[in-house]
Amino acid sequence: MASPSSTPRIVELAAQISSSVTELQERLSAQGIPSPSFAEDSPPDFPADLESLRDSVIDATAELNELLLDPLQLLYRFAAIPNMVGIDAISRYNIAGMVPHGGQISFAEISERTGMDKGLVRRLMRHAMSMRIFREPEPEMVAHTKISKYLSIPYINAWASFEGRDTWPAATRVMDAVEKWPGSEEPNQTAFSLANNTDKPVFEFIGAYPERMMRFGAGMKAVDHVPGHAPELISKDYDWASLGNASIVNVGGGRGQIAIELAQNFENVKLTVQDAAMMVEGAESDVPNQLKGRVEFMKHELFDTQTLEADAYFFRMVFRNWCDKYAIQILKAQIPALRPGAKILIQDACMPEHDSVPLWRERVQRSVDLMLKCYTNGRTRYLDEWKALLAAADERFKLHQVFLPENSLLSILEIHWVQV
Ligand SMILES: C[S@@+](CC[C@H](N)C(=O)[O-])C[C@H]1O[C@@H](n2cnc3c(N)ncnc32)[C@H](O)[C@@H]1O
Repeated sequence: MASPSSTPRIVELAAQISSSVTELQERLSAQGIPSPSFAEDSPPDFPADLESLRDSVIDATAELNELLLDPLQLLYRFAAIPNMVGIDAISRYNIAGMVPHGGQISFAEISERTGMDKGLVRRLMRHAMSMRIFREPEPEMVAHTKISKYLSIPYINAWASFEGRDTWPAATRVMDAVEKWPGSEEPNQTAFSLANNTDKPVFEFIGAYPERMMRFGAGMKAVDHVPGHAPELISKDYDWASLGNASIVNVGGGRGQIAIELAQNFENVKLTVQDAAMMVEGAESDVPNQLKGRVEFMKHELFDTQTLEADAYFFRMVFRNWCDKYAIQILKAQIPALRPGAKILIQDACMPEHDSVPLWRERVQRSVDLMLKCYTNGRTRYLDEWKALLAAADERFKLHQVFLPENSLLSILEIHWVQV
C-alpha cells in the first residue's frame, strides 16, 4: 500500500469523500431523513448533529473540484459577476413567487407578468437553471427546485433583492473608496457612500427609503438562516442561568427578537432592549403577553452615556459595524453605569485563524468581513484585536472567557468590569 505522502491528493480526497458520504448517508437513514436532493420538496435544512460531517464533505469536494479546474476557470468561478445579473432579475420581479409550488409556469407568462421580453426571460431563467435555481420540466416551462422554492419565501426574496440592488453596486466601489479615503474609519466614507452618492452612514441613509429599509430588514432576517446565526441558538450559546436574577440591557438589540428568545427560556432574566428610536418604535407589540414586564424597550443612541444600571450589557452583532475609534466610544459610554462585577457580553464573530475552521465557513467569515468594510468601514476582529479594543477603551474591561459554541459563527466574549 502506498504511504500517505505518496498518495496523490485527488485520490486521498476521493477516498475521504467516499467514506464520509457513506457515514453521512447511514446517519441520515438512521434518522429517517431523506438524502439531499434538489427536488422541490427536499428539506432545505440539514440536521445540526451532522454539521461537522457535512463540513468535511463540503471542504473535500470543493478542494477536489477546485484542484481539477485550471486557474482561469477557478478565477472565473470566484469572479461570478454574471450570476448576480440573474439573481437580481429573479428577486426584483419576485419570479420565484410566480412559480406555483408543485406546478409550473411558462416563459411566456413570466414575460407577461414582468414586462420583460420573452427571449430575455428564457436567457435569464436558463442561466439560473444552470445554478440549480428552477428547472425546465418540459420545453418553455419553469418549475421549482429546492433552491428556487426557498427563494419564494418573501423575506428570502427580499434578501436576494437587497444583495442585487444594494450590496452588489456598493461592492464594486470598495477599492474606489479605499483610494478616495485611504485608511478611513468613518462610516460615511465607504463604498456604500460612493455607490449612493451620499455623505450619510448607511442606517441613516437607508432609513429615508422605506423600500430599501424593507430589503435591509429582510437581509437581517435572512442572516438568521446562516448556520450558527439562528436566534434560537442564543439560549445554548451562553450559560444565561448562571447570571441568576439578572437585569440585562440588550444594547443595539433591534426589535427585541433575541431578548424575547432569552426571556422565554430563562425566567430569571429581565431585559431592556435599547436601540435607535425608529427601531424600537412599536416593538412592544411583538412581546408575548406572558413576557410583558420582562422585556421592555428604550430609545437609546449607542454613543450616548448609558443610563441604566444592570447586571449585564449584551451587544449582539453591534461592534462589527464600527471601526475601533467608534467601538471604543461605545464601550466608554457604558462606564458611568457600570457597577463592579457588571458583565459586558459581546456576541459577534471572532475571525478564525486560517485553517482553524472548515474552509467553507472561513470563506463565509471573510466575505462578511469585506461586506462590513463595504457598508460601514467595520470589520470582523481577531481575538487579539478584541483584546486590544477592550484595553484601549479602559483597563477595567477584563476579558474573562470566550465561548465559541460548536458550529457557531458567533463567539461570546464575557467581559467583567473590575476595580484596579
Ligand atoms: C446588525 S444589527 C444587530 C441587531 C441585533 N442585536 C441582532 O442581533 O439581531 C445592529 C443594530 O445596531 C443598531 N444601531 C446602529 N446604529 C445605532 C445607533 N447609533 N444608536 C442605536 N442603535 C444603533 C441598529 O438599529 C441595529 O438594530
